[in-house]
Amino acid sequence: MLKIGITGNIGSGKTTVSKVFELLGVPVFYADEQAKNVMVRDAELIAGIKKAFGNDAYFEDGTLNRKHIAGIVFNDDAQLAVLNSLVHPAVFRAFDEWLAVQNAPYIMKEAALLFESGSYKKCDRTIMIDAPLELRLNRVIQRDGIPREAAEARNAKQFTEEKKIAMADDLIVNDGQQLVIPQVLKLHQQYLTMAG
Ligand SMILES: CC(C)(COP(=O)(O)OP(=O)(O)OC[C@H]1O[C@@H](n2cnc3c(N)ncnc32)[C@H](O)[C@@H]1O)[C@@H](O)C(=O)NCCC(=O)NCCS
Ligand SMILES: Nc1ncnc2c1ncn2[C@@H]1O[C@H](COP(=O)(O)OP(=O)(O)OP(=O)(O)O)[C@@H](O)[C@H]1O
Repeated sequence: MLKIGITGNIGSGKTTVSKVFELLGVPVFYADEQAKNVMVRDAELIAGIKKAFGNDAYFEDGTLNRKHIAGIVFNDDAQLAVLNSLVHPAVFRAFDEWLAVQNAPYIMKEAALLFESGSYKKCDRTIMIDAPLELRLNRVIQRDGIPREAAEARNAKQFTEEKKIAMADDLIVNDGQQLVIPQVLKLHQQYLTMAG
């Protein structure tokens, strides 16, 4: 089964574009969403997060205190590295389990940190979603109601767009000008042909 990794920096439209592939029948693993899942389900991981970020990392009902953790890690590279080293292996395991039960010509893995985490190495091809910084920041500010500085801080923790474009095999431009669906259809045909 062909494995396609799809990524893009914050607010690029990874999730939106991946939903279009899903409409075409392509199974999509959403790594960012799965990270949220394992962080409230995996007992060993929960213990590790509490040890690293304090009991305040979780509310009393067991839900994740995202603001608390975000406030720490996006202002401290060493703490972000700790969080990544705890969460990413658990997400990789969840992906392997998911992959084992898929049955389709090709599947996709949607991940913000596809290149940073090294998980692109397990993909046959990769797609980068590109959009201008201002547009990406505005999308995130609107979607999440966060201050511009918070969106900028996260963006700064990711590889640059230029670097990711150079690393990716394929490109989708989601700049609000070029139509996205024709770009998706073209790649979909290409991947179906590759998958045989
Ligand atoms: C810090 C947390 C709790 C903040 O939660 P919040 O709901 O505010 O953000 P959410 O998870 O929806 O992420 C939104 C966007 O922030 C950026 N982002 C998230 N985690 C990271 C990270 N570790 N490094 C750089 N950017 C990140 C991405 O662009 C992502 O798409 C959460 O992002 C988290 O647990 N991150 C660590 C796990 C992870 O690396 N997830 C992303 C890839 S698997
Ligand atoms: N082509 C588009 N036209 C209009 N709105 C869009 C378009 N693409 C994305 N958006 C909007 O921009 C916001 C960010 O998109 P999306 O959540 O898909 O990005 P993402 O790359 O997954 O973001 P993040 O890295 O923060 O998880 C969403 O509110 C989405 O609806």
